[in-house]
Amino acid sequence: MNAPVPYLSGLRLSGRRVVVVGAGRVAERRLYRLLEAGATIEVIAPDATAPIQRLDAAGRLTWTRRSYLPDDLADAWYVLVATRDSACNEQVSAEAERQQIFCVRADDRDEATAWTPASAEVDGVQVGVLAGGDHHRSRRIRDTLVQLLIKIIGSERRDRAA
Ligand SMILES: C[C@@]1(CC(=O)O)c2cc3[nH]c(cc4nc(cc5[nH]c(cc(n2)[C@H]1CCC(=O)O)[C@@](C)(CC(=O)O)[C@@H]5CCC(=O)O)C(CC(=O)O)=C4CCC(=O)O)c(CCC(=O)O)c3CC(=O)O
Ligand SMILES: NC(=O)C1=CN([C@@H]2O[C@H](COP(=O)(O)OP(=O)(O)OC[C@H]3O[C@@H](n4cnc5c(N)ncnc54)[C@H](O)[C@@H]3O)[C@@H](O)[C@H]2O)C=CC1
Repeated sequence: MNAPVPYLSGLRLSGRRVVVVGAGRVAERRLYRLLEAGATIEVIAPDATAPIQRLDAAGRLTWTRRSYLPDDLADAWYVLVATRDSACNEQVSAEAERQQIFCVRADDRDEATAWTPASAEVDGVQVGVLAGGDHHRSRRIRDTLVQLLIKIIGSERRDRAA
């Protein structure tokens, strides 16, 4: 049998608690989509990028300024861990597994229970691309799909106007 593939889903996270451990470049990139989804986000990290600090100051998320502690995942629906401390990444993903919460682990695709697709939105239509962990390929294909979507949506509009 072929290796299992991830099950693509559209998580509706509005008002639901999402815990992000780590507040560096990778966490920041992923936060914007979580904010668009309306998630209630707690970011846990001793240091955060300036944009994450601004989101905290603006009340768009809560930044807890310390290292991860074992109780931090309580009541979360979704977890994302992206620190450079592999012991911490391991601890978070093990705890998420115990609590049956899907967890993106940025440093080890095989240990992750969820993967982040390369995604985009054009006029209310979303695309998400996974390429078996080959993020260069998923990004490239996403960019091509966006160009195609712009054309499709343009022709839908022309059809409606005709
Ligand atoms: C499995 C997955 C799980 C997950 O993390 O969700 C995963 C895993 C890993 N990525 C690594 C590295 C990098 N990934 C990127 C970029 C992206 N990575 C994304 C998704 C995914 N990455 C999931 C697979 C999805 C799929 O099937 O395609 C994208 C699509 C979405 C997003 O991140 O938003 C986004 C591009 C889209 C965009 O640009 O929009 C960059 C470039 C950069 O950061 O600038 C680098 C830097 C190095 C380089 O360039 O190669 C490492 C090694 C880490 C280490 O060395 O420790 C691992 C760990 C491993 O593979 O085991
Ligand atoms: N999956 C992906 O797409 C990618 C994954 N990576 C990997 O993701 C990880 C993070 O990379 P960057 O964001 O570039 O790192 P970074 O150094 O910019 O940020 C790391 C963050 O983790 C926090 N941190 C460190 N120890 C912590 C702890 N014990 N508890 C809570 N927070 C803690 C730091 O305060 C900081 O906010 C690395 O392992 C890197 O190799 C890197 C690029 C892309």
